[in-house]
Amino acid sequence: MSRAEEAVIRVRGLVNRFGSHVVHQDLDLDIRRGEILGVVGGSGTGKSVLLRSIVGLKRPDGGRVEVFGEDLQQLPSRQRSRLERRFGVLFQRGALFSSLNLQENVALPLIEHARLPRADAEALGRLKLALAGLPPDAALKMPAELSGGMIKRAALARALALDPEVLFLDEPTAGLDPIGAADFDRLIMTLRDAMGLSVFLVTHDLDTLYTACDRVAVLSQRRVLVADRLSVVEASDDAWIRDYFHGPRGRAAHRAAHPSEAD
Ligand SMILES: Nc1ncnc2c1ncn2[C@@H]1O[C@H](COP(=O)(O)OP(=O)(O)OP(=O)(O)O)[C@@H](O)[C@H]1O
Repeated sequence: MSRAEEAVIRVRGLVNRFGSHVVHQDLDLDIRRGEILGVVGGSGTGKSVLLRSIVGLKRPDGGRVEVFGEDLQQLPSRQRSRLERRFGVLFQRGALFSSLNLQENVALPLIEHARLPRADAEALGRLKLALAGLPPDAALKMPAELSGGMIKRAALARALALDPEVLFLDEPTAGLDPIGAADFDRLIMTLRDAMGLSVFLVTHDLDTLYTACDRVAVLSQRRVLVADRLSVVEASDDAWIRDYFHGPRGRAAHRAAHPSEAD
């Protein structure tokens, strides 16, 4: 197996339920080193629950999540949080602290987890904000002063604060205009290349799938139906996949990604 195909995260036989509602049953999925893995599926198929159970925010009801070769559930809590610190997470609603300016928001994990002095943490915070594509004067702004796109970038800067190896993004381009969304996709690709990140990206955005993702995992019927390159996923005869990828929006995204192909 080449290093590129090595799994940094291996999910096996995962079960998640809420009361009698089974969200995942025997779900298997790998996240490979250095890839951008797109995760799609109808509303309520459990994309966010999957993300939460991988990053340790929801205890699975069965199965296992191996991170860098270690079974998360089997580790003592100190070792588990040390592993989880190698993750960066950007949640759907950005989740910045409204009473802190941007550099303070990004500095917080550096003060709490890396125990850096405040001045150093804020200086590093400014660097991370620049890495996420924000201008220098954004550092002292409050979240309420920012556009949706800037909020996403600031939240991304915070997710990158501790130099994660795996980045989890829950619908990062939701609510952005198409140009802002395309810029954000490019930023994720640049960061992946520059920092060697592996990326787990939940999205409904077909353009993101076509431009940014190396592989796409489709959640359906409580499990991962297929996880492969888009050309393979597109060829599936599953009804949801056909509707999603071969409907008008899917065809437009495909055409935009393959301009030389005739229809
Ligand atoms: N804390 C919770 N308590 C009870 N049910 C929950 C909880 N969290 C999620 N669920 C249920 O689990 C299912 C999967 O939710 P999840 O948010 O993962 O879906 P999703 O695929 O991310 O959906 P969307 O695309 O709409 O964001 C849904 O039916 C949801 O109602």
